[in-house]
Amino acid sequence: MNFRLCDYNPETAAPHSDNGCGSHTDYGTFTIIFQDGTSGLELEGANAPGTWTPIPGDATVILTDWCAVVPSGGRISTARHRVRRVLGVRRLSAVLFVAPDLVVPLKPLEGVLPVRMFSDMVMREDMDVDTFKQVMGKRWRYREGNGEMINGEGTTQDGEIEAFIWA
Ligand SMILES: O=C(O)CCC(=O)C(=O)O
Ligand SMILES: [Fe+2]
Repeated sequence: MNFRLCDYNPETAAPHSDNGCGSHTDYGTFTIIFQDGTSGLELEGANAPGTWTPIPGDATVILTDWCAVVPSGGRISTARHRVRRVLGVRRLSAVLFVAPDLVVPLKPLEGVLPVRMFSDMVMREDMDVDTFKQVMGKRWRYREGNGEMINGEGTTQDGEIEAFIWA
């Protein structure tokens, strides 16, 4: 379990950017987001990529993540989300990431027949949570607006993550 306090402070990096936290999915089982009443969090429609729904700033939100998708055999999907910033407005959030231990293999639960084929690595039980978490963590600073992309890297890691998980 990890607990992160986020301060979207207008005084810090890139004060003119409206990107608080770029579009992403979280690696763990589920994420609970406690907000300070300031809006900015947005959820992508599960069946409508590119459609973003703003979440009221006083809502507490539970999102499902990759370490739920794989054990469920693909029955649970990831909740893609992002944070928009309003110029000059500070926003605080407290985020609880719940995930399996790092050594746990990321695979469908015993007796669960996947509804979609997973990669060989997943099916061979060759991918543990730690390996997957590292893949997902690579571009975190960029998404937070605190890092530059290295030439040639895309702004999202979607392709790389999908290739790790799905056949
Ligand atoms: O600050 C928020 O509301 C969400 C932050 C987030 O998505 C994350 O840290 O993974
Ligand atoms: Fe997140």
